[in-house]
Amino acid sequence: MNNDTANAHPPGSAPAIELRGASKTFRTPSGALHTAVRDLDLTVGQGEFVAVVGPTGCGKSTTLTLVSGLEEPTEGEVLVGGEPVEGIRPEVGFVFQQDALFPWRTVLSNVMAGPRFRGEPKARARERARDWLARVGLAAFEDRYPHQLSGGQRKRVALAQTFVGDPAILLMDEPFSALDVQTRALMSDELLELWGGSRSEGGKASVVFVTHDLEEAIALADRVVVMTAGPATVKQIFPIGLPRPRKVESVRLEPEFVEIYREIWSCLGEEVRITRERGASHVA
Ligand SMILES: Nc1ncnc2c1ncn2[C@@H]1O[C@H](COP(=O)(O)OP(=O)(O)OP(=O)(O)O)[C@@H](O)[C@H]1O
Repeated sequence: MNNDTANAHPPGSAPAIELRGASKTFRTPSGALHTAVRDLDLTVGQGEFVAVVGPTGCGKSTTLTLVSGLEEPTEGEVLVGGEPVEGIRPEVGFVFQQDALFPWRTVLSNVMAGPRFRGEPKARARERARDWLARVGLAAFEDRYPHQLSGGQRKRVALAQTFVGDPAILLMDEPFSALDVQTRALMSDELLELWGGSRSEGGKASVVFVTHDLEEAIALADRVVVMTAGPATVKQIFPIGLPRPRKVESVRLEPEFVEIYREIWSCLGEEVRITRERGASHVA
């Protein structure tokens, strides 16, 4: 692709994220080449919530690292807001399976750390951190240390820590997979609520959410992207027409949910089978 296509959008109207023919090949410790992502095309609109599912090891996390700027594509282009990604950008927030809380800092200090690092005055950073802690229901926990929190509470701190940075783009890699089923459902609902009012000037962050849980993907997303067995490329994209606001526990009982689940599962199941036959040790 050339630069003419990259600049095809009028100012301010570019999609939040575009991957165009993106491939990523790693050199493994033995010196062999391993292609994790191949010829991947994906566009995420402004304020859109996209969930990505695919067999284990197919290249979902690698796709996120390309968007984050942590890795460069070997071929193709990755654009954020219409501009090629060159390194980590301040408007991109991350939430991973493992949270990144500083164990020696209190909850409040953890949430303030990002804004302080970006040069925000202490009083303002504290005020905004407190606001986000209140939104995640942890106002009474600001003096606690991370080891004094439950898994769900730690995850809430991680969400506050991310949203306080006012991310235009939110990359989430199996953020709730270590939680029990009930906490997970609760966190999904909270995420949808936070996402709804996530930007300081109004509007919503654009989200790419990687998960092994198809129910979670459908309950959360505007579109579910099914990846092929590795190397990852987009196999099929399913729009999710379920009305918002959604509550994950009730939305999954809707007939429309069950129908789309079946459809996506059969698409995904084929890729999982291919991965299994190749000898993967566990599957999505
Ligand atoms: N830095 C690296 N060097 C070499 N190979 C890598 C590197 N990072 C990832 N890979 C390989 O690329 C492939 C895709 O990995 P990736 O983590 O993107 O998959 P995934 O779909 O997120 O997996 P899972 O669902 O199990 O989390 C895997 O085979 C992995 O071993």
